[in-house]
Amino acid sequence: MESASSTKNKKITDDQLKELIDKAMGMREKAYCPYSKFRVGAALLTHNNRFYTGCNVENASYGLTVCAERVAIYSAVAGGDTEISAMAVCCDIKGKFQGPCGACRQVLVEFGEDMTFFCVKPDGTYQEMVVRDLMPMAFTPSSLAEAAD
Ligand SMILES: O=c1ccn([C@H]2C[C@H](O)[C@@H](CO)O2)c(=O)[nH]1
Ligand SMILES: [Zn+2]
Repeated sequence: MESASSTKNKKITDDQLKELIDKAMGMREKAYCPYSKFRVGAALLTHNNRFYTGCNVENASYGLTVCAERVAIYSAVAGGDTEISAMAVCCDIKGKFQGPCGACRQVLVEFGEDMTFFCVKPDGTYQEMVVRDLMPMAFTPSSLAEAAD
């Protein structure tokens, strides 16, 4: 199987962006976060125009927590879709925009360094980024091809 990040990104329409942001904001309500009380919702759009969503899921064994971003990505993969155009993430923040955690950045680059990433505030305002800029000098599938003999 070819790695997902070798495919070129696809631009999303204004209507799709609106839907993506609405879904991310809605998913925040589904967060299971009794420990941190920090709700995060994510939505992504695939090249074949399917949406997948996720929320953070915590656990009494804290380290087992999975972020909203990864839940959405793993759901897309399980649905047979690995070509992701864009992701929107909405979390409980009042102040400045917050980017995804390091673990999620690593998972994001696996599925496309040129994927568009929208950080969304609860009021619906957003900041647009590109995954490549979130993860400079990333270790990607192509890094494995650079392995020494
Ligand atoms: O990008 C992020 C950062 C944090 N969280 C979750 C993990 C945990 O449940 C809570 C606090 O870290 O927020 C996410 O879902 N995405
Ligand atoms: Zn994360």
